Amino acid sequence: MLSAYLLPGPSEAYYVPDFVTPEEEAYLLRKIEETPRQKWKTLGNRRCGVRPRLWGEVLQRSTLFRQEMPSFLSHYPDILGRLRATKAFECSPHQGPNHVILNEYMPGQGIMPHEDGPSYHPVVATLSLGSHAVFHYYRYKGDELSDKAFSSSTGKGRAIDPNPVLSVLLEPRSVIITTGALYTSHLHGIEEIGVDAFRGNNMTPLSSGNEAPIANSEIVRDPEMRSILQGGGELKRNPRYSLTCRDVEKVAGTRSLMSIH
Ligand SMILES: O=C(O)CCC(=O)C(=O)O
Ligand SMILES: [Fe+2]
Repeated sequence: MLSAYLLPGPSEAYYVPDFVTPEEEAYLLRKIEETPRQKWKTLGNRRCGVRPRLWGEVLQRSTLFRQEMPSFLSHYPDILGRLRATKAFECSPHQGPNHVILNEYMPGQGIMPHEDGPSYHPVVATLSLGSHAVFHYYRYKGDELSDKAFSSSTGKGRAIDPNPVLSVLLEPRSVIITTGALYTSHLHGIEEIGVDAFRGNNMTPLSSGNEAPIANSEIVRDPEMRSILQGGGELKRNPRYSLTCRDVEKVAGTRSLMSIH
């Protein structure tokens, strides 16, 4: 099922537009708005003010906690069931995501290039709600000559090539699924800008001064976004909420598990 959504590039990434309907999106945004603010964390620099909220298996200072999945993830609109149905997590230890992180981005906020790391099975699915974003995948300098998977996650301190290997316009309600070497040996990030510009011919300018082609331009659904991609223009960002779903590989037996509420 996923193969229809495969993006061109050095490894497998899938872009699935309209993963939820506008009504489901409105419902999810309402539910997110209702989650108690004191449960949101403020993280420092790397996440640029993004305030993540976690559900599922959560590792904190070497202790594994379990936070029950809210019904908007596990029942209606059953985001986790729908993700399992894509078969993207078929080979993951629990055949589906057991960990979800909610990020909030105000216009002008982004997330610096980073790797998600080895605690997770190397498949990650992110649902975008409320706004579009331009999502870039980067490689480390020195990796230019090979697109193969690296032993990875020893990336700290290595210089990052500022020109992305793959750039994707994430429409609201879409899911992006990252697998393979894009997960294990690349980084991903969103630039800290309030407006995304397009130069026509599906090109977007980068803060590095270069420009990058939008790899999913052919399967972007929104007619207005398609015409801006093709003819040039701007897309103003709105507050964006993303649900990033992964499978934590090592889950302790229930005896050693603690619950947080
Ligand atoms: O919000 C996004 O789209 C990406 C989030 C992300 O990369 C992360 O939380 O690790
Ligand atoms: Fe990430």
